[in-house]
Amino acid sequence: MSLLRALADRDRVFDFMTPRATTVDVRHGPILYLEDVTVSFDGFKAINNLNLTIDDGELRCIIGPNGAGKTTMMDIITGKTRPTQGSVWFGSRHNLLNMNEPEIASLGIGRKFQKPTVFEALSIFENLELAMAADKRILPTLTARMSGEIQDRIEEVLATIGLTELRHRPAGILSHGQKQWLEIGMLLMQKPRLLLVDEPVAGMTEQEMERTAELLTSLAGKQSVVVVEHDMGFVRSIARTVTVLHQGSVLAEGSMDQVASDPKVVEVYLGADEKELA
Ligand SMILES: Nc1ncnc2c1ncn2[C@@H]1O[C@H](COP(=O)(O)OP(=O)(O)OP(=O)(O)O)[C@@H](O)[C@H]1O
Repeated sequence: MSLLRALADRDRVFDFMTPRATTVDVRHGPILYLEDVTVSFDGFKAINNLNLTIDDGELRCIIGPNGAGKTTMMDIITGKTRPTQGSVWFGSRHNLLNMNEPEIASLGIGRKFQKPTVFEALSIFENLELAMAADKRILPTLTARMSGEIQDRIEEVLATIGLTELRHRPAGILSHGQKQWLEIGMLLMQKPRLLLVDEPVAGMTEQEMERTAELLTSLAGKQSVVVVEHDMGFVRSIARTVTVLHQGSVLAEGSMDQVASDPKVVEVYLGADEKELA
């Protein structure tokens, strides 16, 4: 299957398939800023006066029991769900509430959903190439010769995600964990400023989880990374700052040890899984 055919056959528009050309102004503040955000579904407040600030280059973990509002929060940032009230800013220049999903993606906000969606019949290299091909400024060059710059970028991303050796193998042969890394790599091709990652280690082996922890921590600094995750052991292994959501608001924020010993946090986790925070 040719790259262009695969692009045309895709069954949904991926976030990475939009051009990036952004200047995000973080000189005077955070890269992401949510203030007093509320989302009501038929009167039920899934998000309730949520305030959240993510600094440029930060790696933040978001935890919270089922129904706390984690997915809805991600949906607000990416423009999928519109808040009933509040403000959401990307740097000091971009009011995300005035933008639609493709516009927000084109600012450099990439979202990794839980399930990997790579092109199994294509090689790992071609998957990364395709992620770049989504950029309409670059697409014409694919029909001619790939520029050295793109090749270099692909090699750089392959090294970051640890798949250099397998680059010419079809993505279909990869393990679940390796597919997740490839998809993160596809997002990285567009040099995002903020990556939103939903439950990255669900279904992974211990070894894959360790490698994912290394990958995500290596990305922080170069870009901001927000990870929603249920696996507390994993959160503990990567977290600098943890935000605990509960009933659509921030219940606690701090180091993993701080939030795990917070009586309010212990209380909301009791009844779910007492050992989860251990
Ligand atoms: N479109 C919708 N219509 C009505 N209620 C919704 C909708 N989307 C989410 N909710 C409700 O909002 C609350 C928050 O849901 P959300 O999926 O954001 O939580 P979550 O923290 O991601 O949970 P989980 O950990 O189970 O994925 C839940 O009570 C959910 O049932």
